[in-house]
Amino acid sequence: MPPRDLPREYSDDDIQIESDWDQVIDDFDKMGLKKNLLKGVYGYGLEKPSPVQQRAIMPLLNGRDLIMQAQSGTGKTAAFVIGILQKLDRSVNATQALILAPTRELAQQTQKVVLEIGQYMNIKCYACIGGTKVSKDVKKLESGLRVHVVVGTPGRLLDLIKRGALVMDKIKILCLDEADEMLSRGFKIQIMKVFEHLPQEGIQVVTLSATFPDAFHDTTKAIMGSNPVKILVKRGQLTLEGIKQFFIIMERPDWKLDTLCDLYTTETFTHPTVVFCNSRKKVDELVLQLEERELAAVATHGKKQQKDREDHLRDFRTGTSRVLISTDMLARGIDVQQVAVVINYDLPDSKEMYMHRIGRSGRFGRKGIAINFVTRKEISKIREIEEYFSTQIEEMPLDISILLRNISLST
Ligand SMILES: Nc1ncnc2c1ncn2[C@@H]1O[C@H](COP(=O)(O)OP(=O)(O)OP(=O)(O)O)[C@@H](O)[C@H]1O
Repeated sequence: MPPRDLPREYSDDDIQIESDWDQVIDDFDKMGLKKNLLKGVYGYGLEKPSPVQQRAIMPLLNGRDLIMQAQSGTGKTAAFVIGILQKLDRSVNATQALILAPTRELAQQTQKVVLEIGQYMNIKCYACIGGTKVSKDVKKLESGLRVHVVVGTPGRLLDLIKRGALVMDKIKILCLDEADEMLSRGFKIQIMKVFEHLPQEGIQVVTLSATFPDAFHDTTKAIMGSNPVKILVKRGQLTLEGIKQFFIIMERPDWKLDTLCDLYTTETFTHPTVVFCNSRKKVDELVLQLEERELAAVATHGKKQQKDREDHLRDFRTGTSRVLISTDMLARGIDVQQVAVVINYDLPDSKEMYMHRIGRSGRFGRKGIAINFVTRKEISKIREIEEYFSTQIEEMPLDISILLRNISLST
């Protein structure tokens, strides 16, 4: 979604990142971008590059492989999209860039960013995702005019490659969004297969995420040149200042529902809120339980019909629905600028996932609140997360309305 109502400018003090690329360019005008691309950048509402953009765009333009880490919502997507758009050769009627994302929702969102920033460049970008008719993708990709940028989820992309519909021989840049997830057990084999179909020489590889667990760096060796530029953030610097984190202790797990219902009556729920559960079943149950109490919410997860998934996310983005209940499917990358509250109805399975979930709020310097529902037994997990990210998660005060007034979520 194009940035509107920008909260404030990021400074390097807000966002601490370390880079082995010395150049820092804090003005889009000074990056040597094509005129129509620059027009698209400004038209999209980006006035000044964020710290990660100041460091990542130039190595991309210089053809370097890049490992790009920065806190959630700090502009990594726009960084790689600008890099890709600058490198496209419009006279070549072929797919030149491939972007892989772990979920359909993220792939569709990224396609929109490419199309919006590239709106004056007359380029084509297409999203190939599961849950839609493969014949439509085949037709689109085989129609005389090839798409310059393809964004997709791994399974559908592999299918299209195998059918010969997605022609890979002119691809020069490959981007793995949420790369730690893409190179983890679930996706790794598929990603490696996609790699096998790429041209053997001259491919520029970009990997990005807010989190790179230690194991990630070994895995990248198989897919990146020997000397990628690295933009990294220390674990202790990953938490965004603007997101206040709390936990509420439940004496019994079945009190979670009542607690959530109580929150509905507070000022918290006048702000767009995402509630994360650990299973699809839980998501479905919770939305029904809320319905029974006449509390409105929409729910989404990977087993819902594609149309429902799209409709519910759209309703949430447009503000038609204020509360969205989801599994981790929406924990990574999804950008809804207005989201101010994230509730972990269940604590996530991994510490990295915690960081991604809470990062759905506090986008690009906005304020946010993360509230964790925990049983007494789970308090130790909260302490582990605190220690791991050198962050603070406080017990939620009883009178949260006073607290919320003090935090003032509006930017
Ligand atoms: N230079 C900029 N100026 C103003 N807003 C920006 C700028 N760059 C990006 N944004 C906006 O900030 C929001 C977050 O950006 P983006 O989605 O690229 O973050 P991200 O780092 O990829 O996040 P995540 O880690 O969650 O994937 C978006 O709404 C985007 O439009």
